[in-house]
Amino acid sequence: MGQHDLRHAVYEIDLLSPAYGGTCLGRLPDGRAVFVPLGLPGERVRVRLVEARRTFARAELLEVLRPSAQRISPRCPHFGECGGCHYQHMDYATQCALKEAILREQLQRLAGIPEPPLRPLVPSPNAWNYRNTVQFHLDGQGRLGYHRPDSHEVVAIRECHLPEPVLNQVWPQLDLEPIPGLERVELRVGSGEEVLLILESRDPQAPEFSVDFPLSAVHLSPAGTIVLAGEDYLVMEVLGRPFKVSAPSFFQVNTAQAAAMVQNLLEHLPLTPQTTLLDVYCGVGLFTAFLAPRVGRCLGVEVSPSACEDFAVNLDEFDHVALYQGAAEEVLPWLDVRPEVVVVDPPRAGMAPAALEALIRLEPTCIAYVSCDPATLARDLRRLMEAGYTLRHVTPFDLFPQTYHIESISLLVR
Ligand SMILES: C[S@@+](CC[C@H](N)C(=O)[O-])C[C@H]1O[C@@H](n2cnc3c(N)ncnc32)[C@H](O)[C@@H]1O
Repeated sequence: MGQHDLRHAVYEIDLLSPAYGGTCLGRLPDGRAVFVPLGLPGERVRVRLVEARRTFARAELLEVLRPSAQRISPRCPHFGECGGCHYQHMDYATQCALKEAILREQLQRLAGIPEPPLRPLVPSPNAWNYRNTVQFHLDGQGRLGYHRPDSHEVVAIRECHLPEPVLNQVWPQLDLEPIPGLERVELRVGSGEEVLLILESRDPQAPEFSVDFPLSAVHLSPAGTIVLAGEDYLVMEVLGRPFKVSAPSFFQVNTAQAAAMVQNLLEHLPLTPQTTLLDVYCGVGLFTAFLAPRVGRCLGVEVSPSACEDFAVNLDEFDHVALYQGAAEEVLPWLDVRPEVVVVDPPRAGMAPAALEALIRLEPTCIAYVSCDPATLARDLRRLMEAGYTLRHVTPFDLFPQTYHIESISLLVR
């Protein structure tokens, strides 16, 4: 059978184990791995191939022939058609168990750790309505929606169960002028329930909008940030501490779990008044703000100018904190400080090789690696262990219920 014929072939298979990316792994009759979304381990399913390669294939789920006992009805009518959620067909305990199993498998296979020192996953206090931020795209008719799975096509939505309740009050009322350059519409809610609307476009011209709700609004374009209403930032509170977060700055989307990660770092990092601490990819200073009071000297590294400005405000009370504005791969090779403890929290792609090698040359005694992607985490852990570090433990945190995303904190010592 040629590649073209194979692409549409239909099979009945058993799903064997969960895989990273929201799929389950099965085997085709010729032994090749096939990845199927919306299934559960142990299920017998009918699938149709959508992509056939020499060593593996991808398929779509046509029918569940023998359902798992863990299968439940999804809450959202858009589930399956919208690419935002991947796990609504299983209860929350099963989602957490799957994420632990996937993280273990990734560390075994990609980092070469036979028995990964995994701690129990820290579940999200809310499995629904936990997101303080929501990002929409517009469909051809200017309606708010999300991308279809593995596609840039936009599915207009009528409901979504992930944003915090205030955001769900606001977005259905939003009436936007669908100008062609408008790429993304983001809503964020601060700890005082204040709402910030962020319109991102390629054009300097801001779109018209109306909404029957008091909110701040900004327009981000290559020409810069324009405040359309109110303020250009929000205040997010974590463990009683306020953080200024400007429209272009990153902030953890699950505020309760951000607090859980801070507490994990406070519990496990060996910090003393003599310690020099380096917080790489520090954002607006979430981790730095809680760790700084325990150390003698503290340095942050962050590339986003907006996050750096927020960091300066959020850490203003500390005289022993300094910030390097630049990419980690450019700053770390030139750093003339010897930190004993380093926290890294890179984006999904993990650490750039130049940043990772420079970190190893700094020879810190302890590294906390905060990761939102098990595959790039495993790659970077492998290198750190080759360089003489021992992986003490890895704690998964569920920051993103209903989705396949897995956050974790790994602690390494020399
Ligand atoms: C996952 S966020 C973590 C932020 C912070 N630790 C927190 O928890 O809020 C990653 C941060 O790294 C920054 N970043 C991305 N690439 C970078 C690079 N090459 N060098 C330094 N910072 C970078 C982003 O702007 C973002 O603020």
